[in-house]
Amino acid sequence: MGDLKLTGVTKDFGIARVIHPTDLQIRDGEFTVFVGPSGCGKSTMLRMIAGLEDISAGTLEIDGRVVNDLAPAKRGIAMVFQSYALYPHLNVYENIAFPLRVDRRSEAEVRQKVGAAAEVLKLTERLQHKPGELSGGQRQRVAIGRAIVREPSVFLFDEPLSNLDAALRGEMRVELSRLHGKLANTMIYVTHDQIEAMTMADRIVVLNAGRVEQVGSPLELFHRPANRFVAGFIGNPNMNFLPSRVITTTAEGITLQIENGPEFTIPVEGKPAPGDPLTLGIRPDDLRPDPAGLQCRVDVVERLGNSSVLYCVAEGERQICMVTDGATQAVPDEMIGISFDPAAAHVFTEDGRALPRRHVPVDLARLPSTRKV
Ligand SMILES: Nc1ncnc2c1ncn2[C@@H]1O[C@H](COP(=O)(O)OP(=O)(O)OP(=O)(O)O)[C@@H](O)[C@H]1O
Repeated sequence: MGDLKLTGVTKDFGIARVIHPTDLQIRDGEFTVFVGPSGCGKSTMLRMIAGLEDISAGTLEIDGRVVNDLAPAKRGIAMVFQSYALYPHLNVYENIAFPLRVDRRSEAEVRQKVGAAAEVLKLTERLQHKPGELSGGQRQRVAIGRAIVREPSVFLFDEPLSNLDAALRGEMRVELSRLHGKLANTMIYVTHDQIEAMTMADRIVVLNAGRVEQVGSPLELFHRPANRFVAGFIGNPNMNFLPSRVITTTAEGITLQIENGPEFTIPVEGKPAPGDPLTLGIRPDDLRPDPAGLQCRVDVVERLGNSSVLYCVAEGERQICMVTDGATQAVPDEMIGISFDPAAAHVFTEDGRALPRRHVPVDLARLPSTRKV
């Protein structure tokens, strides 16, 4: 089992509060990703769960038992760090076997468990090598192997892929998802990389300045961000935010005018008064060329092959990013008009709260779990 429950969990370093009281439940077998910008408190949360950091207030329960004062080794948790922390003088076999040796397990058990972990991690051919003879990805797999043989009920990963190059990170993401499918353990994974969060998580916890901004599945966060912070953090390239003012509220939604731009009726719930400031949020992929739309100047064109990213500037020096087809003829300094389907837009109040959208392009409730188990 690996159910976790945080109730009012808080962390103070001296007079600095780095985690505000947090309630969070993580279900057995779930792959949960803590994501957020540098310094938001992700590692501190993970370290409190691991027992490497005291909890200043609140309770942490694992499988119904309060573990605030339980030593890390007694929590049934294994942690994998960014810096693999391998022993350079030991070969792969002995590095993976290390926790079992400390536990004085029999030679037969060590052989069986190390063999099984090596098989899952495709390290069987490398067991006699020293860490110095391995690639970064292989070293990270050895560190994961050392966690697997302890058969923890919860795995904790602290930015395990950040030392790897982009191609290897992509491969390891797939391997970690596969590993989770096989082991079906609770996994908690910390990253500042929203692509890792989107691709691996069953549920994402978005943290900002020591507070949870939103908890949800990757697509929930993408299609129904609760606020401007989550909307801006999840999705790549980042969502565009355009200052706007309310014209009127109708049965179809809210009609607003983009600053120095056209009017749109956006199908969202809410009753703001005419003249109220709102922010319109639109993802770069949801923009399209339209001569009658918002006029802007193309600043930079990035050609990615099957798509191109246009960085544009609208009146008032407002930056707007649009993803368009790979064969676009657009060139810097050209003037273009851009528009969008109002159903694709998001609207945020002045304090950053998202107004509920009436249309979401996918039925989130009917979406199958990405997990195999
Ligand atoms: N031992 C400590 N003493 C004092 N402040 C600390 C300590 N450890 C962390 N902090 C502070 O707590 C805040 C959260 O740090 P934490 O390492 O959890 O952030 P993070 O989200 O993991 O960031 P990163 O992605 O950069 O690793 C930061 O402001 C950090 O400076």
